[in-house]
Amino acid sequence: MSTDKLLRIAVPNKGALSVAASEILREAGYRQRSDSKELALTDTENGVEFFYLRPRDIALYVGEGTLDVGITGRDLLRDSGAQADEVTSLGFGRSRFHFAGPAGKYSSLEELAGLRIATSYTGVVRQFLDARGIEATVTRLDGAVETSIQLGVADVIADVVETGSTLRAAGLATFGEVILESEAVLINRAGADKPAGYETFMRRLEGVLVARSYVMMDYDIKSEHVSAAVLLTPGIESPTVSQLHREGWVAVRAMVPRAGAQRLMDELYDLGARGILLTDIHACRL
Ligand SMILES: Nc1ncnc2c1ncn2[C@@H]1O[C@H](COP(=O)(O)OP(=O)(O)OP(=O)(O)O)[C@@H](O)[C@H]1O
Ligand SMILES: O=P(O)(O)OC[C@H]1O[C@H](OP(=O)(O)OP(=O)(O)O)[C@H](O)[C@@H]1O
Ligand SMILES: [Mg+2]
Repeated sequence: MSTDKLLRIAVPNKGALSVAASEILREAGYRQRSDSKELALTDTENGVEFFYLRPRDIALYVGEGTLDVGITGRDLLRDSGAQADEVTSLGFGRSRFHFAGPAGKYSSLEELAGLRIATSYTGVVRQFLDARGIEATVTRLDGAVETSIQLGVADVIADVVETGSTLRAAGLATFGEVILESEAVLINRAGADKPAGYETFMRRLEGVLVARSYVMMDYDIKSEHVSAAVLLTPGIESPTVSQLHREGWVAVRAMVPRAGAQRLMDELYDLGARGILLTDIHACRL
């Protein structure tokens, strides 16, 4: 691969997204740092350079065009106001952004008017309040926002919730609808031309996403039932149907979504399919 211009990629250096981000890149065939103190890593062979940055700063670097692409959270991208776009979601680091207060005290978002709200996501919160014309005081805290109510700094908080255990431990509960559904996303600069190496990088990442969400299914079935069976397993392009040595039987091979694959096996069995096998896909280019 040409090495004159490396694709510059921002990766979370710590926090909830960092391990999974490095994992997806490693699965896509890229070298990743072995020491969490490393700040950058050049993978010349694959034409890319990784910069390990705070997830909150990644949208800024990408929005300014200092780096070509980055992995961050949708909530952090939204919060930053940076001129960066979401290219694709990556299926990990899922969370919901919620308002929360002392359990049982608040029930609707109309009650926010006049309250003191503590959050690390002032951008997201102000956008939400402005859109609804709600006036409230927003205080920015760096983290451990849940403690601010007990300490008398805020009446309510707005924060990331995954399992809800941090909220529960602080005696808090969410109220009102979800403000934002977040997950890890790949971002690039809004309106930017595709830099060298971008298409290959995207194909590799998409290859991993597909390999994670699909499995390969093989089965044998009597020829007379194959038309009904392939309706259940249409594959991506079209399933492979090959002749079996046994007269009147064929073998079918098709990619199927991992979710629901067991149910599909039951349905194929009921149609008369036998020798139904599921195998993981390690990598692919569609
Ligand atoms: N418990 C969680 N589960 C899933 N995603 C999370 C969780 N906590 C944070 N995130 C997501 O991870 C991203 C970065 O948050 P993270 O907490 O890692 O950063 P940070 O708060 O700046 O760093 P740190 O907590 O290490 O100080 C955000 O997109 C957020 O939605
Ligand atoms: O619903 P849960 O599964 O409990 O996860 C949500 C918690 O995780 C994050 O905290 P983090 O560990 O990043 O600490 P921070 O508040 O200091 O950022 C987030 O800010 C919540 O506090
Ligand atoms: Mg955090």
